[in-house]
Amino acid sequence: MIEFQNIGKSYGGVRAVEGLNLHIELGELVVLIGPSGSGKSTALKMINRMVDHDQGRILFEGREIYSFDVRDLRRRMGYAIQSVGLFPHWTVERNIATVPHLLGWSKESISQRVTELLTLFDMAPELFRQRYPHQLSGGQQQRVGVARALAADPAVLLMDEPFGALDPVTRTALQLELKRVHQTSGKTIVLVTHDIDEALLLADRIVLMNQGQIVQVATPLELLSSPASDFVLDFVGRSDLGIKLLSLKAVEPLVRHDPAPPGSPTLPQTASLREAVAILAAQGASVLSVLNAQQQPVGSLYASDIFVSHANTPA
Ligand SMILES: Nc1ncnc2c1ncn2[C@@H]1O[C@H](COP(=O)(O)OP(=O)(O)OP(=O)(O)O)[C@@H](O)[C@H]1O
Repeated sequence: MIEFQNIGKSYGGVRAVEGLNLHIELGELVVLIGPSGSGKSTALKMINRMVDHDQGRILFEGREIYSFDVRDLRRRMGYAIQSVGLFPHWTVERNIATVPHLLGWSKESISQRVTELLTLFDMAPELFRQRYPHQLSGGQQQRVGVARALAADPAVLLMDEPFGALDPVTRTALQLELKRVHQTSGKTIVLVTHDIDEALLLADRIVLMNQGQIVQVATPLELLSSPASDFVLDFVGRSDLGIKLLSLKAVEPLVRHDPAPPGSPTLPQTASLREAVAILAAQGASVLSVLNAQQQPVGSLYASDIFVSHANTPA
C-alpha cells in the first residue's frame, strides 16, 4: 500500500531521516514511535507530501508519489494532527465536510456522511452538527478532527499524535474508538505517537525510530518479548516489561471450565491478563469467576495459572 525505499530527508544539510525502508500493507495499522526528534513526523509527512523527501522513492498503491497530483494525493489520505486544526468559523458539519465539499459531493450525501461520522464517534448529530469548534471540549474537537480525516473515505489515514494533550480517560476512549474504526473499516492507518502504551494497544506493527533511522519493526508482542537492543528495552520500559506483556494477553486460553468458588470476584471474558492481575491483587483473591457478555459465568481463572503460563512465555 505504502512503500518507503531507502528514504532520506535533510533540513538545511542536517539529516532528519536516513535509509528508511518500510512496507505498509493494505489495512495495517502501523505506529511510528521514538524519542523526540527521531524523525517520526517527518516520515509521516513525506507520505502525503507535506514534506518532500530528497532521497529514495515512496510508492503509494504501487506508484511513485511524485507522479500524483499533490492535491489528489492528499485527498486520498486523511490527515489528523494533535492541534486538530479545525476552522474556527465553520460549524462541525462544515469542518467535517471539507474534503467531500472540495470533491463536489451533493448536499444530501454530505449531510448523510456527517450524521454517520458523528454517530460513529458517539456525538449526537442533532446536538453537535451546528456547533462551532469553541463550543466543543478538547476531546470532542479531536473526534471531529479524526471524523474530518475520515470524511471522504480515504484509503489511508495519517495521524500525528492525534490524541496528544488529552486527559487520560478521554485519550483511552478515543484510542478504543480508533481501534474499533480500524477493525470495522479495514483502513490503512499510520500513526505517530510518543506513548508506548498507545502503540502497544493499537498497532499491528510498531516502527521504533531513533536519530532518523529505524531501530526495530515488530508486532507489539515481538517488541516486548524480543527487543532488538538495549535501546529498545529502555524505550519500552525495562522495569514494567512483564506488566506490559500481560496487557497483550487474553484471559481466554487460561479459563478453566469449572465454576469458581461462590463469592469470587468477577472478570469479563474479553479482559487482558493485566486486568485479571489487577483485580486479583486489589481483592486479595486467588481465583476469579469469568463472565461472558451476558454476564453469565463461563469458568474460572486461577492466579497460579497466570504466573505459570506467563513465566513459560518465550523471552
Ligand atoms: N521544518 C524543519 N526545519 C528544520 N529542521 C526540522 C524541520 N522539521 C523537523 N526538523 C528536524 O528534523 C528532525 C526530525 O524531526 P521530526 O519532527 O520528524 O521528529 P519527531 O520524531 O516527530 O519529533 P517529536 O516527537 O519531537 O515531534 C529533528 O531534529 C528536527 O529538529
